[in-house]
Amino acid sequence: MIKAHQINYQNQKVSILNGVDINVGYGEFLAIVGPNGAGKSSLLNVLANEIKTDKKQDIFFKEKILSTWSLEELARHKAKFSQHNAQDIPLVVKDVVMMGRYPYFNSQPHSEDVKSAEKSMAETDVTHLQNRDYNSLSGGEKQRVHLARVLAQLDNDVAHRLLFLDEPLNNLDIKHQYKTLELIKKFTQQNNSAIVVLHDLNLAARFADKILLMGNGEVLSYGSPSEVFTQDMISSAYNFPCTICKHPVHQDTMILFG
Ligand SMILES: Nc1ncnc2c1ncn2[C@@H]1O[C@H](COP(=O)(O)OP(=O)(O)OP(=O)(O)O)[C@@H](O)[C@H]1O
Repeated sequence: MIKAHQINYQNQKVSILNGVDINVGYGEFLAIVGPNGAGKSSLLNVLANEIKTDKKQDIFFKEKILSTWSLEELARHKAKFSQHNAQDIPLVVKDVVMMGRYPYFNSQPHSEDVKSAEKSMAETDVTHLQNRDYNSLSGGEKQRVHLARVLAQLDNDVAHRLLFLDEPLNNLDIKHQYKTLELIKKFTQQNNSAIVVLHDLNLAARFADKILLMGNGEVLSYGSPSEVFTQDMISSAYNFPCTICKHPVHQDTMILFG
């Protein structure tokens, strides 16, 4: 789906990404984890074509150089949920979700656009908020509205779509954290892919197929959750003690901190 070799990125002469390799296949759920300032959001922005790397480096999206895709076409193949969504949007919720359908209509939404928006609002549990002013919502409700917007954007018949999500669980209560990860998992089980920045390592272990652990702009480890989440690797990456065990119910790798 997306492949890049030796990504380097600097901002104002500060090195932010150093020699990052990445290869995400169709149907894969990749979680990017690591401490604050590790470069997770920067990597996501580079891969999503939102910031340019220093030299012209080839990032291949579906076997074609990412920078050669038309933006219009790309909007049907990939969507990004950002950590810093605009806080002040003078629209009602259903119109914010409809923004995800802008690549599909000119002045008036078609009935498919309305259906897509309704479907994604139901999936993210915001249907009951659809006529509310976006600005009046709580932090978690706003997050779910933006999730509905990106899901609506990718509601089409393109084979192999890619979702980028930067800390989608921020502000969400426990039920909505699980519901969101289940939605993303369902999306990847339909041969689409997702690259998700997560801080909760146990949720990453539960839902992701692969983990990319970053530190200081570099890849510290990459592999399945049980390969990456070792005591040495995690305690050294986070500079914090931890113990690795198995979840008593579903046997996934579990990390206890402290
Ligand atoms: N425009 C910029 N100018 C200077 N430094 C920057 C800029 N953007 C990012 N950085 C630095 O690059 C590093 C990586 O930032 P990034 O946001 O990618 O980290 P992150 O892993 O997503 O962190 P967090 O978990 O805190 O969200 C940080 O030290 C940050 O301060």
